[in-house]
Amino acid sequence: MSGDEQARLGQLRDEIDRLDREIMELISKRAECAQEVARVKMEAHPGEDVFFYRPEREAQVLRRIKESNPGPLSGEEMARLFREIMSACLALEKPMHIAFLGPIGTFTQAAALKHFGHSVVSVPLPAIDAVFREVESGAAHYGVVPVENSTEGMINHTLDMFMSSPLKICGEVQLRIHHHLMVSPQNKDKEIVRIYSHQQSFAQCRQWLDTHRYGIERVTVSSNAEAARRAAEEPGTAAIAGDMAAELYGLEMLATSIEDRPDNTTRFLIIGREEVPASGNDKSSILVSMRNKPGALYQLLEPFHKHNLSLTRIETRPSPSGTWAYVFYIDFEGHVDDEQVSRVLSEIEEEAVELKRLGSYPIGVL
Ligand SMILES: O=C(O)C(=O)C[C@]1(C(=O)O)C=C[C@@H](O)C=C1
Repeated sequence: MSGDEQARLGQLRDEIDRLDREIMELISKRAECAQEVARVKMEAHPGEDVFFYRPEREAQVLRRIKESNPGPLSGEEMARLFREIMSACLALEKPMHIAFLGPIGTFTQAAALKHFGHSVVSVPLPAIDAVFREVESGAAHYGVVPVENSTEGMINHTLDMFMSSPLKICGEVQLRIHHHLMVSPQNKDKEIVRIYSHQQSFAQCRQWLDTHRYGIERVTVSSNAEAARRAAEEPGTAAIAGDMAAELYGLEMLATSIEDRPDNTTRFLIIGREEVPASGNDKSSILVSMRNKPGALYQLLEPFHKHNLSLTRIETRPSPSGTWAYVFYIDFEGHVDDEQVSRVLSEIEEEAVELKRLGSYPIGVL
């Protein structure tokens, strides 16, 4: 290294050290503010369940960061950093217990950490209904469950849970899903006779498998992480799973990003026990059961058209109450506190057998 380079680098590193000290002081001041916020919340609700996590406020903070970010870091990158700062601040107020569809190493855990940041206690549970029960009982503050995949469609089990659960949707988070074919290091040069994965992942990689691994036995297991665990233990096997599972079980990649569609994305819902106030850019979900008569679907959709509300999703599920009766699961833009939305909902209510409000929540920011 030349003397000139050394001198210049020395100056820049001194500047970075100074800035780091400033950043640290500012983050500490921010954390003290959050502690004070917690005191105010507790004083205002003595002896009550205090909701320290404020999804609408977090969405507003992250949106503002993305919009006002001066660069050179991207808005997404800056929001990700602030996501972690806020997560640490919230943990000072109250450590959040987040139940998710496990085991550890699944995409749902990655989604939970993307949404809440890494300062939460994440609790793996074996099934979607177990996640709902954990939150309903109060054992976990919030839950994270998958609801839809861009290649494979809706996750019906999650939709059906809302028919009987009192829980509310408090948020959504989308995750780009990259699947990899992976093996244990001992298996790297051996013949693979069996591939383990979750049924959804096999479906998302079908064409790739038919082209590149035709004829190899495909065995469906309960999760990608379970697939990775088996591949780590059983000679002659491989798994299709994501980065977290590969890291967790020390597997090596044979082929990366083997999903058939480059935009393969899964949407997850955050479920909780309370309703979320408007954040300024929200979405709502409802379940509606209509009388089984001609024009029922038209009657259901007409108020959305009349009041100019954008539907983002409509799904039909068989009703648990009878043969050939249906329940519609609908997502639309807006918050139940908006006047336009409350008009639409009361018009639907007049025609529907039942309307259940599943919640209004901020449109995913990250
Ligand atoms: O504004 C609040 O209510 C806070 O508790 C502060 C804060 C933050 O760090 O900005 C922390 C947790 C909440 O989920 C939202 C925001």
